[in-house]
Amino acid sequence: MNHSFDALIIGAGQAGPSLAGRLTAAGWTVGFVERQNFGGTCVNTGCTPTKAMIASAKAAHTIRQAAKYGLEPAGELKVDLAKVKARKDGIVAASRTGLEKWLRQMPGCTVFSGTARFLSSKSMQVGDEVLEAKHIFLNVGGRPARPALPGIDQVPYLTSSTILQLEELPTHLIVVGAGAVGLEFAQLFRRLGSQVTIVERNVRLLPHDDEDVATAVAEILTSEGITLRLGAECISLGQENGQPVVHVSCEQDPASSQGSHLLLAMGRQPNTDDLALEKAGLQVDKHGFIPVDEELQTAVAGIWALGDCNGRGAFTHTAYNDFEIVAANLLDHGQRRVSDRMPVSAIYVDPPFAKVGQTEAELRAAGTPFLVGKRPMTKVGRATEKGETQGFMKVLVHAETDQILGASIVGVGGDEAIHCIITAMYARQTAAFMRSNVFIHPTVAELIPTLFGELKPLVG
Ligand SMILES: Cc1cc2nc3c(=O)[nH]c(=O)nc-3n(C[C@H](O)[C@H](O)[C@H](O)COP(=O)(O)OP(=O)(O)OC[C@H]3O[C@@H](n4cnc5c(N)ncnc54)[C@H](O)[C@@H]3O)c2cc1C
Ligand SMILES: NC(=O)c1ccc[n+]([C@@H]2O[C@H](COP(=O)([O-])OP(=O)(O)OC[C@H]3O[C@@H](n4cnc5c(N)ncnc54)[C@H](O)[C@@H]3O)[C@@H](O)[C@H]2O)c1
Repeated sequence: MNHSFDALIIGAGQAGPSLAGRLTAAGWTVGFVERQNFGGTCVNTGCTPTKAMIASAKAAHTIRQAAKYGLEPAGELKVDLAKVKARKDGIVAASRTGLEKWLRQMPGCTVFSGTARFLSSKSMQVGDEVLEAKHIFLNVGGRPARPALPGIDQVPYLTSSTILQLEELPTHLIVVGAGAVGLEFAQLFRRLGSQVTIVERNVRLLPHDDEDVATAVAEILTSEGITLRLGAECISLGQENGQPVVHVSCEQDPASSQGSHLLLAMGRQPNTDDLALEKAGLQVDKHGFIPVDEELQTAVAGIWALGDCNGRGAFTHTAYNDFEIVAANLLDHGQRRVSDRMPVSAIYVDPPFAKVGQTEAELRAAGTPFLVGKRPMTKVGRATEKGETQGFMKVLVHAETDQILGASIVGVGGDEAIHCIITAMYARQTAAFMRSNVFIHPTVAELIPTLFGELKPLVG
């Protein structure tokens, strides 16, 4: 059966549903296609379930530290992963079903279930249905990459999606890949009670961030008993006695890691391979991303690509910002562009690592003269009161213009506190402006004006 709409939206991730809301409110008819779970990665297998489980892990960690707070634990802590999972599943289900209900009841929006594939640049097939529209918005996201590691076919392994289904704790979880996925799962399973080893090919954690950040995050993880095996230049997989083994060296490898479970956390790949893009005249780049311009339009007029599938962002906030750009430019006569947004992100190890703007290494490489303000969390009152003093706060400021260039916070509350710096940077404010602010006591953020008062040239 043929259906005609003003717009087709493919994928109920972080951009598509909100775009459907804006377009239908503006009087457009929308055909909406989702093949799996409403809410996509973030809601079902990404941000929401991981942060829910990280909350359980944090509670376990705090309980184990009861004595530090002058408390006597009532008994031995028992972790029931099935219950941790049930709590997480409840939070995820509420979000997913709420979104699906909203879309299915949205006036002007017709929801189709199935995989959408192009028939031409103006039409797509979903099962037996043919959907046509002048405007097509792809929000198809991605999935865990399956790296071509030697031995991968012989070893059962978990991905960031399947690990969320475990109901029994791994005795020893080996995590290959120390990106955000690897680090967050490593710490959360360690805190729930698993022995954890991280294997990573880079010689240090977080190679795109400053050395002091990588050191602080490594200290946080190792202080909790996580084993780091960095510089593993030749990773291959095997099995011994029915258990997964990760070899880390191409040479004779006496120090291979054997565990009860293996998580491969080595990046993601975009869901662009089964869209039949060629029928629309579209091509992907070498990573499988759909190239887009500053307004998220693809090479074919009338087709946009939003979120992780365009390679211009890899976060929920970047996917949502893609929606805002497209909606503003189409419906509000806006001129918003992808390059207007600053790089901002947080990795939810605990304490978290949040960042905005440029790093020291990037500024040095660009020859930008800059000053640094840095303060350990041991000198932040709120952190000492909470008994969470790992990490530091750091700001980078242009030595001549006083413009704020970047900041990193590894520390309790850093994921929230960083936003006062983000806002100041969007407002193109200076260190002098930050010093003039009065913040609330006692907070982690209250030390940020002080930090901007302690700027020094980088030593070394
Ligand atoms: C473990 C983990 C933790 C994360 N934590 C964070 C975090 O804390 N903060 C953060 O900002 N980001 C986080 N992310 C990243 C974040 O989840 C993604 O960047 C975000 O979900 C991308 O959204 P999207 O809209 O591009 O695509 P997705 O959310 O992936 O949605 C795409 C949707 O399209 C559907 N689809 C695909 N192809 C088709 C087709 N042909 N037809 C019909 N439907 C189709 C899919 O089923 C899916 O529902 C995390 C990711 C992971 C894996
Ligand atoms: N808090 C957050 O915002 C958050 C949390 C989780 C995931 N995410 C997003 O999800 C995406 C996927 O995360 P990820 O951690 O899987 O990917 P990633 O690309 O961030 O990290 C992958 C890691 O695996 C290593 N690796 C990759 N290929 C390898 C190989 N062949 N041999 C050895 N090591 C290899 C890399 O060196 C890297 O450290 C990212 O875009 C991330 O931003 C975000």
